[in-house]
Amino acid sequence: MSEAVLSADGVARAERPPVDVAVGVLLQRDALGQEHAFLLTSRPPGKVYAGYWEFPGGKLEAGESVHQALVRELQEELGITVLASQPWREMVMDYAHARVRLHFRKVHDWQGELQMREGQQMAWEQLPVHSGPVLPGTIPVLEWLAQERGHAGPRFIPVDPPAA
Ligand SMILES: Nc1nc2c([nH]c(=O)n2[C@@H]2O[C@H](COP(=O)(O)OP(=O)(O)OP(=O)(O)O)[C@@H](O)[C@H]2O)c(=O)[nH]1
Repeated sequence: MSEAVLSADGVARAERPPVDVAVGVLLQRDALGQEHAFLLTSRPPGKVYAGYWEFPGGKLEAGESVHQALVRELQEELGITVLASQPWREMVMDYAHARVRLHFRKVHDWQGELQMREGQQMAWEQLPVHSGPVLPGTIPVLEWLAQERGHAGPRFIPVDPPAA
């Protein structure tokens, strides 16, 4: 059975092999131990969708597991050491620039202070997300978080795209 593919822009394109991407959902817990704020970062200047907000991560390199790629990417981008990550959701997203298979992993345990090493911005967010605009591939994740949390309101506050 072929896997479901979400389109980022509503354009139907010929099938392409997806590129695997490791994505970390870093979570803080509240006083009762419940998952609370989650980390969003803006895409760095010079990258496709620069200035859009996403969960940190990046493409797998040859021979890497998703966890290994996540550890490497979050060290490179944020200067932290991920100590453990749990597989959560997967989704294929089709963009004009690429088709990607996003492997989302929850991260509760890391070491080090967050540093924005690629000129990006960061925000600890809750629903509805105020940073924006959010990347198309981020919207389903906010939906899953809303479902897990029983959040009924808007998932994010719409923000105009950055000037080109
Ligand atoms: N990091 C990240 N990428 C995402 C998310 N959602 C989503 O659709 N993507 C897509 O997944 C791909 C990730 O590639 P990237 O450019 O961030 O990865 P990278 O750091 O390895 O890039 P590089 O090739 O410039 O080194 C992009 O096409 C991006 O649009 C997300 O939440 N986080």
